[in-house]
Amino acid sequence: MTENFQFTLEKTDAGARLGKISMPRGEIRTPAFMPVGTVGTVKAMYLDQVRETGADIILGNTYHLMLRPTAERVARLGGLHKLIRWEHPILTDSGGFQVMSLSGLRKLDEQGVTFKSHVDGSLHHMSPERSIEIQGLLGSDIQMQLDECVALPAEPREIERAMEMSLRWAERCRVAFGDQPGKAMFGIVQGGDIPALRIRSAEALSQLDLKGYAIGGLAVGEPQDVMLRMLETTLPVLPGQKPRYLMGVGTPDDILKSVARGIDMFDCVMPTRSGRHGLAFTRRGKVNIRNARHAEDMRPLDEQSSCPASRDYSRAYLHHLVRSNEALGGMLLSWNNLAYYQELMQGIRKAIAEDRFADFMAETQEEWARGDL
Ligand SMILES: CNc1nc2cc3c(=O)[nH]c(N)nc3c(CCO)c2[nH]1
Repeated sequence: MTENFQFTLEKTDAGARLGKISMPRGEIRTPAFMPVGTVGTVKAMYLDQVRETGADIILGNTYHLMLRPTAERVARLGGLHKLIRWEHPILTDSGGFQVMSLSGLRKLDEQGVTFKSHVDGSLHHMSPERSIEIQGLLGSDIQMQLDECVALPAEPREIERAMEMSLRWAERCRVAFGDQPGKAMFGIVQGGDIPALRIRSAEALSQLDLKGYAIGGLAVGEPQDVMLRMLETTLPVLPGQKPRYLMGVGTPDDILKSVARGIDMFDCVMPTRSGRHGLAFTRRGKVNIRNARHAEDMRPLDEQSSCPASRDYSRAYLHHLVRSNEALGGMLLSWNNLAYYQELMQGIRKAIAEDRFADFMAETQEEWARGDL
């Protein structure tokens, strides 16, 4: 156990990195996938199961928790870890992205964002300082700066305005966060799909000597090759000894290609949200369990998996549950999908350790392409 936040870069294999973040609440093996636990729950999962799939850290959301049950109430109840019974690290997003995508945004200016709650229509204001205060009240281990993420495509001057303001907000968040040894505040690189703005953002954030750096403003509708090119532009400018977190990414293919370019941390609702809609991720690619071809298939999704949802339940039963809109269908597919994502991350980490990440990537993509037998 360390009382500090410590990132160790253990090994690289071409562009891929093997590392470990040590924090008071535990260690995070990187490259890491963080299941999204937006309102204090990874939807349709028990957190014991989430842990069992191999997750070292989960993500929470300032925006949702400030609206309900409110950060002050979570603090009165002993903090988020105690409330949800997850004693391992939690990373919280700062709320900016969720305000843009979920709330009735009323105003965005230098001071912060003013918005109407999507829960009850009440009016709220969030400044960089208030976002850090909320994340502190929640007891978050890794806190994100408040930023402005611009959806793509967007006008260059819009992208520049949002990037520059996010830099000023990063400075304000750093001051508000102060010095909390066992915790970390990450900056978020913005700059849209414009290389020069990405470089400017990454260089300026690097000057702040933060404990980690997120790549934001991506996975917002741009093609994969644009996302990957922004990584190739941005990552060389960031300090090599600090963790890099690609926000909101992604599919298994996105993850492989982003690891190859030097990303250490990922979060995405894909495995859980698509699981609730009947989509299964497996080592042989995606399986839409709603499809009639599964109706009498008594095979499990993956007989070699260590996850009960993948190994013990027939496709026929999963098909029936999903077609019947039964809660157990979404629960079992979410469990299968998170287990598959963690199995992929484990395979990535092992391949980097053994200097065979390029082969692992090619073999994995080939098996997906072969399709579900
Ligand atoms: C699904 N795609 C996605 N792109 C993102 C981009 C951002 C971003 O630029 N800033 C912040 N604070 N959060 C982001 C999040 C939520 C976390 O998953 C994103 N999620």
